Amino acid sequence: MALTGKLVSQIDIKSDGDVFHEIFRERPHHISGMSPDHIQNCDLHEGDWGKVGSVIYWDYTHELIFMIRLKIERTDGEKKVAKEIIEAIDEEQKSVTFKVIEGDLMKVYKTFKLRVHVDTNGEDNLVTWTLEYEKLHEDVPDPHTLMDFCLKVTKDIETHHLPP
Ligand SMILES: CC[C@@H](C)C[C@@H](CC)C(C)C
Repeated sequence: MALTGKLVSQIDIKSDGDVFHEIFRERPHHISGMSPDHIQNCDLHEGDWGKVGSVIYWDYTHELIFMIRLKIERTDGEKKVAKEIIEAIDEEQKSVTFKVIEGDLMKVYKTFKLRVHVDTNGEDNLVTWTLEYEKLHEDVPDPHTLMDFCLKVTKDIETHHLPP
């Protein structure tokens, strides 16, 4: 059973791909205003916004959905924190890579990276989320609920930028 894993999900957004990339690159602290149910806060702890090596700190709410005896259980959102280093920014590729260094994810994963990438083709803006991780032990689940979380935040950011 491999302890390392990788999840990739893609989602089309109708809002501007350059703006979407710029939010994750330069102003992740604006996301809480667009997706308040999921992201409550994002502070800059070290460095400058939009710079590789800067350290940001997220307060987020992540519901856990799990099955008990074939019944879907849904916890209300649990308050979670994540401290991340901006590991890479690729302006050409319009991608940003976040490496989690502290917080709830580090209780069950040895390493955890999130990469958000936007491909713009004409009107189409394809967002690709890549989650790469190493579990601390083998009964740690693959982070499907966190991937759903990233996709929900993506849709909230899209909605925020679409005409009312
Ligand atoms: C670690 C879970 C959240 C805080 C990740 C954020 C992107 C790196 C969120 C805005 C999807």
